[in-house]
Amino acid sequence: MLETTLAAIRPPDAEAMTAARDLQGRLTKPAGSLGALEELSVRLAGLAGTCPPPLPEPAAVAVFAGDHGVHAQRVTPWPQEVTAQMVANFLAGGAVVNAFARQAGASVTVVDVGVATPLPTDPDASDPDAAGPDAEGPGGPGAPRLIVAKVRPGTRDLTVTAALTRDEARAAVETGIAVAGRLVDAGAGILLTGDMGIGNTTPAAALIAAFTGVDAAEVTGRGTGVDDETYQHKIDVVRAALRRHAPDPADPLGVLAAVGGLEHAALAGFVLGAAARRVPVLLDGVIAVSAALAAAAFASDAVAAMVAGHRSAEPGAGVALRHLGLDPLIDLGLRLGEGTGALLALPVVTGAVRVLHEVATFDSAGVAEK
Ligand SMILES: Cc1cc2ncn([C@H]3O[C@H](COP(=O)(O)O)[C@@H](O)[C@H]3O)c2cc1C
Ligand SMILES: O=C(O)c1cccnc1
Repeated sequence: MLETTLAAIRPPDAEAMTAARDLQGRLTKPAGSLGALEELSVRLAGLAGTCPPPLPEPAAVAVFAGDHGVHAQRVTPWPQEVTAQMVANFLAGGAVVNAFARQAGASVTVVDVGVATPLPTDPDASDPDAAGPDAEGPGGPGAPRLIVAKVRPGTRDLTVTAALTRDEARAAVETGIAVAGRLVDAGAGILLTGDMGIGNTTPAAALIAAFTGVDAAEVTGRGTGVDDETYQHKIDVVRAALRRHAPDPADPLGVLAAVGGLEHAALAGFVLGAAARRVPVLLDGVIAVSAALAAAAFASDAVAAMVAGHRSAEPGAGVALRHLGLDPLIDLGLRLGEGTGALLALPVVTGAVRVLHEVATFDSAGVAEK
């Protein structure tokens, strides 16, 4: 499934991009006055292969959840059980991602790709084919849904051994591809990335260092908010992992297996799945952009499907976005994850496309040009 997905990822359509640029120049506004939204609308036309591109509706956020063996190295002050407890909170609708999803009119699908603590799961929810914005979850229509696709209960400690085998990393990537495919099949016009996994900013930093070559100290952040001593230790942990595994950035599956996480690998697949279906994928914070680097290493044309929702306060996020050549839409100092920054950026993306659908041209409105 990975290989067929990669083979389906194509460059953007130059003709549709030219048409969108031309249309932007004829709309009743000074040229360039919508700033970054104009280039975004051109990129989305190129992705869709048509001008105007479809409105990015409905929106579907997938929150991939997993645990981390590196938790044993005390890189985060939070107990590992919080991952499973937050999954329960997502399903009950009580997390920040739920509040923002309700505001944005987006569906929430939680994917257990590797939570270590057992979850009280609905057996009916364990089928990835059950995912879809219009499928009815246990809480009724519109309620968050759970997909159980657990590859293993958490990764191994990457300071001791590879976090995952290549087969496990591939299984997680393919889960992400499958979830993207099911959400698009069910009608989603845009996919949003979300993550939950106590300790997951440590593998995110290691992935960013591995793919960009930037030093561990520059890409490692404080995550949920570690103290100075833990922060120094966290940098050492990332550096030690890179030294031990010497991951090859040209081998994204190998990098994900050595120093990644199950949610990072699944998110890489989710991005690839969106790109293969030519549907935009709105990236959230540092975990999402670390996974996006892996997706770009698998298929450089996948970048055409990516929209950077925001710039996380984690330093690695800015490094990764620069490497991908993406400018974040908003920069609010968020450092939560879950998909929250992507959801806040969603109206900006919709606005960029809506302009091409609804705004009159100088000709049609009889407005004089300069
Ligand atoms: C209550 C709570 C809710 C969260 N929602 C997202 N995260 C975020 O913080 C975690 C990563 O930070 P670190 O690497 O420092 O552990 C991830 O679970 C991420 O999704 C949360 C963290 C907590 C504690
Ligand atoms: O940028 C993020 O997504 C992030 C930052 C800190 C902790 N968890 C997630």
